[in-house]
Amino acid sequence: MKQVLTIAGSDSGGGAGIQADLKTMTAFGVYGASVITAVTAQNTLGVQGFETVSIDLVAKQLDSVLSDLKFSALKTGMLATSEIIEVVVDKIKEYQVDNLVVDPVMVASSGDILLAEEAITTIKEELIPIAKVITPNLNEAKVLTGRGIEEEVSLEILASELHKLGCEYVLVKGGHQSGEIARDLLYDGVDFIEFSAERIDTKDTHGTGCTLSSAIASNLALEYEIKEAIQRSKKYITEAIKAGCKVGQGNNPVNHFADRKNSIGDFSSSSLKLNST
Ligand SMILES: Nc1ncnc2c1ncn2[C@@H]1O[C@H](COP(=O)(O)OP(=O)(O)O)[C@@H](O)[C@H]1O
Ligand SMILES: Cc1ncc(COP(=O)(O)OP(=O)(O)O)c(N)n1
Repeated sequence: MKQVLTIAGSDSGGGAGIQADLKTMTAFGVYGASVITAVTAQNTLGVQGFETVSIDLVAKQLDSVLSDLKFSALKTGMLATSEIIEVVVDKIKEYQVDNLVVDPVMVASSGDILLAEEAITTIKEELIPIAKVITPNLNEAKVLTGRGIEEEVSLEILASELHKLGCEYVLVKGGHQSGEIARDLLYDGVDFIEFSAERIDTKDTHGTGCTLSSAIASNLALEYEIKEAIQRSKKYITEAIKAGCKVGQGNNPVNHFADRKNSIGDFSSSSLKLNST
């Protein structure tokens, strides 16, 4: 079974972060392991608080899983501080894991800040250069290229500027743009490739970024080349948004198991052969 690692924050509400990542990996049939960088108190209404995990314990988690399991891909999400980013980068280099997908999580869609401001430079200088693909949303792409959030700039310009930071591919997500199409743009340093799907009219998009990046990591682990991995992930996130999970009172999470009518399967007693003595 292909193994994929997520290095990210925990979302107590179950819709984003580690919880979304592991559900996504399970949906794609890969084995998901996790290194937790921060614990958020979060629900569909927002982030009520968070604490970071100590550097020592982040390093220990990384050593535990990287020395034992064999990862075909990994993704990073909420890394919270420069110190955590540095230890993550060191361990990825030490254990030489390929297929790193970087989701440069900065702010939750509720507006709550999940990354210290000084850590933006560490992401740019240390994490992005070792990434196969980075998946910033529009605002993250603007921040990483030194722009203001209000500035009008095309996905093409953002992608080509970000590519200069040293990653292999940039996927700028257009989920926060307006219009009938949810358009994401991939850049490999030469060509732009569009991934477009119908925009679903809903506010229930909690966890979309985490889910997309985990889907890409899972599909890279399954040995799909990058364009096919993104195409499959885009289809998955579109269906997951469409199906939604009406569980809370705010912006609800996507449904990671949209393709399954009954995700529990048939465990009724009539389907089991029991030997009794
Ligand atoms: N309402 C929507 N309908 C269809 N696709 C969407 C919608 N909102 C976001 N997406 C898609 O979900 C993925 C995650 O994008 P985005 O929401 O921009 O990321 P983030 O969660 O990091 O802010 C992208 O593929 C984007 O195009
Ligand atoms: C613990 C944690 N990590 C990441 C996020 C951000 O999730 P994302 O999928 O980028 O988008 P929203 O859920 O904010 O729409 C988070 N909220 N919590």
